[in-house]
Amino acid sequence: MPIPTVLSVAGSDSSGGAGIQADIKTCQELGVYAATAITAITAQNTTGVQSWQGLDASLVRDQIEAVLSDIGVHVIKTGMLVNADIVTTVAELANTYRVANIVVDPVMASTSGTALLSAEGQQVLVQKLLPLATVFTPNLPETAMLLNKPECKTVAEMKAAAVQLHKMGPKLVILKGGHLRQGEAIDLCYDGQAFFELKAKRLDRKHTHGTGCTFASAIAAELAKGAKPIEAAKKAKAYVTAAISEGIPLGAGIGPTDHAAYRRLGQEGGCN
Ligand SMILES: Nc1ncnc2c1ncn2[C@@H]1O[C@H](COP(=O)(O)OP(=O)(O)OP(=O)(O)O)[C@@H](O)[C@H]1O
Ligand SMILES: Cc1ncc(COP(=O)(O)O)c(N)n1
Repeated sequence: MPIPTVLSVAGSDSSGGAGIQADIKTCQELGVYAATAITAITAQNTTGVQSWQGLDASLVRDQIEAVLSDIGVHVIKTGMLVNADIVTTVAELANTYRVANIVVDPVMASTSGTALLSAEGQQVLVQKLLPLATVFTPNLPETAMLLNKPECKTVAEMKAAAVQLHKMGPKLVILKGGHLRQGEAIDLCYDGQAFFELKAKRLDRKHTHGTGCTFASAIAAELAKGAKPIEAAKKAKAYVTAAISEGIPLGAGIGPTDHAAYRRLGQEGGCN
């Protein structure tokens, strides 16, 4: 493969701020070629998800195989996976084609509360996909659901949760602290040996639609360029912080972030 490539397996967001659209924009901005396998079409905007339909797992399989058997990729990044059949398909093909790195963003629900992964899909994600993951990026509500525990409210609680999540098999857990709502925006990394905190100033911004997708695809893009997971995470944190700092006031609700902000502002727009 002459250039770094990422395959995003995710849902389409008609408003362009999250899902496949966020992933393509992020990869493009970071100098990485993005291929896609679409799992669902959502009709959504800045106020919420109006309706959506998942694609048949066989069509998702065909998309992934079309890409992996021809172009090949350095990294698979997953977002909305809809159900157990699609999760199983991704895990099987990642194994068959020996994909070097997998970034799993366990998209379970939209910010507005629409479920985007079935309960059975969540179980199969834990059983089949997490053991293959290089990086796993749950947010606090997703962590609470996966561990069947109340949502973490402190960094100490996040540390205990990260240890439990790591036992599910991913090499690096990054527990995102965007939902802590106070103090710095801290994402806690744990690789089974040590903790590392990605810190940025908490920005008082309304337009944060798709921040989780954007962060995970920036990690995937940096891995595709050859970065180690923790270095990829640091760069992705700077990228998403810049994107949030320049959030775009589109629509009546929670608008998208600016995927081009990091290129314009560089490290100054990000964190340290
Ligand atoms: N107000 C904020 N200021 C700075 N960084 C933030 C803010 N909100 C979220 N982040 C950062 O954005 C990234 C995504 O985190 P978050 O916890 O919001 O994920 P998420 O819930 O999956 O995202 P989404 O809003 O797309 O569902 C993390 O790096 C987080 O720290
Ligand atoms: C297709 C798709 N994938 C992921 C999200 C999560 O993003 P958010 O939590 O910002 O709504 C979404 N809304 N839509």
